[in-house]
Amino acid sequence: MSSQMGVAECLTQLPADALGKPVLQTHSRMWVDDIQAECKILAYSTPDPKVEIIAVVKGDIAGQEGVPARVHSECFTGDVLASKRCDCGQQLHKFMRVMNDVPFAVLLYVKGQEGRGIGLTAKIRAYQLQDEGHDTVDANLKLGLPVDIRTYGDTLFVLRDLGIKSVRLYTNNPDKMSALQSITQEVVAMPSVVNERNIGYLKTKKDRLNHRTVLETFKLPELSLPPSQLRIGIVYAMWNQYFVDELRSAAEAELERCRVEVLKMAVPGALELVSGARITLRHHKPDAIIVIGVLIKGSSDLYDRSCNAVMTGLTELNAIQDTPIILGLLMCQNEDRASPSSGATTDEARGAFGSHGDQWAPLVGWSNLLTVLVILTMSLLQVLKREVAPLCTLGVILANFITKGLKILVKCLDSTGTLWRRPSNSRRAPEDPGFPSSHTSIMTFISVYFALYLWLHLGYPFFRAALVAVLPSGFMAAARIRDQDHTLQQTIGGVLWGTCMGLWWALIGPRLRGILEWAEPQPWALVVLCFAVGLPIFTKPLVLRPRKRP
Ligand SMILES: Nc1nc2c(ncn2[C@@H]2O[C@H](COP(=O)(O)OP(=O)(O)OP(=O)(O)O)[C@@H](O)[C@H]2O)c(=O)[nH]1
Repeated sequence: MSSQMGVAECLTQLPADALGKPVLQTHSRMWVDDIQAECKILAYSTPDPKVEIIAVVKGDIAGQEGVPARVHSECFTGDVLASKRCDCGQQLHKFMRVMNDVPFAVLLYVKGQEGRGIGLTAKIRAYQLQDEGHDTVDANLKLGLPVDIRTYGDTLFVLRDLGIKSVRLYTNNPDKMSALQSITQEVVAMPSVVNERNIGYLKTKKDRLNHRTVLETFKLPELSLPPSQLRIGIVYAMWNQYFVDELRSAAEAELERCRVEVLKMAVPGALELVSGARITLRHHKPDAIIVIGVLIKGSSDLYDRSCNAVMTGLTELNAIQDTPIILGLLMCQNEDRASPSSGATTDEARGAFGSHGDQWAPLVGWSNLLTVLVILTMSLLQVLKREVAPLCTLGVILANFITKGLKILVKCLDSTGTLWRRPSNSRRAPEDPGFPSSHTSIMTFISVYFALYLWLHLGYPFFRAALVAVLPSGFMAAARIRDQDHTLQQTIGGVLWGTCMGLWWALIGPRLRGILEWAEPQPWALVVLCFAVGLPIFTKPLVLRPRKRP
């Protein structure tokens, strides 16, 4: 909160209001999260020492017509404690969301009008009577108190003091409407969401206090477009991946059944679901987002905090923008609890890596490449003399770095993103450059390098050697397109770039360590090489993809 001037300077004695009452005003500025803006806060004292009017002003309202405005009476239980007994809290937050959407607006929060003016203690005593079966009107009367002692003359004065020409008044209260009639351009009703605790309160307002309360029961919104024209984003966490995958594939299957276009984005853990959802919203503008994550307590000390952080982040994101975010979060004590709901069993959940699976979690994004590297290195060791394999691996590492550099360069040069932007359905972050496909580049690099040695040094027939180059690169390129991680251009770029690097390393590499001697390869190892590299990549699931235990 930043105070822009000292209290003494801004405390001004204002002229008497229309009713001849002196009013004091003091102001400051502060950022209001729910309104997503820095607002001017003005505090007005009134002739009634109990009543203060706090004006929360967004934008420049002086001289404006039709300023969205709400006069809100203090309700500690509803506004602060979010009690569901009344609709005060929801009305307040609903109006703040209105303020969020418009360039200027004003909220007058009337302190001292607690319990329609009878005060908090009396209101809580009235609650006791309500619990015994009296409605809100009778409860006040039984306590010997008036039903409503609020007046709104001072709020009219404040609106005029703020220089507003006319307001769009958000209320259902007929007293507010008539008190502010002279400045009201239009009255906007505020539907109240009914729950089993506030139904009596809302009905009494409607039936006995003449409020124009509209009862709003929750119903699924009508779809404005046929499902085939909808785009739904799925943002999912890779932590507890086995369980998440079950949930995700079920959601995807259902959306596909409805022919809805699905945009997917993976994030490392549940905490990143919030930023993932925000990025998807910003870059892909979907019609709705489903966030999927599984948080398992196990022995984690951070479980409660993580759950809170994710829920708060997503709830806030939901509140500040119009695209619905549907929470597909599973929070459970242990794996067994996670499994029935997600359709997975505990034993399966341990996955291919048993209890060491968690160590692989950070490597998920690299699993494809690692699969290739491990299998290739092993095959090369079989085929070639042991000292050659490290040279090839060194080349792979070098080529990988060069390719990453090239990607960044292409991203800088191609400002429109035509070349480097990945397909919209890609699991990768939208800003992650995709040209050239590094998986394809590296795979082509290895196979070209290897094929050249077979042909040039070992005298293999050209076509047989070429097959060694073409097959794995082709498999990889096809898999990258199939997985929607790259476009056709990006994989073609990968093949061309990998070929260049393979040729270069075949010339340069041996010079680094002198001319290498090549052993006679074992023919079976060549066959294993081609199929072991190609098939796992092409046939889902990626066999070495880690499965995470909590
Ligand atoms: N006496 C009494 N007051 C209540 C009860 N529940 C809520 N209130 C008070 O009712 C008042 C509601 O005021 P507002 O939020 O301005 O709403 P409203 O007068 O219903 O008018 P609009 O919301 O503008 O339509 C607040 O002062 C609450 O403290 C209750 O059970 N008994």
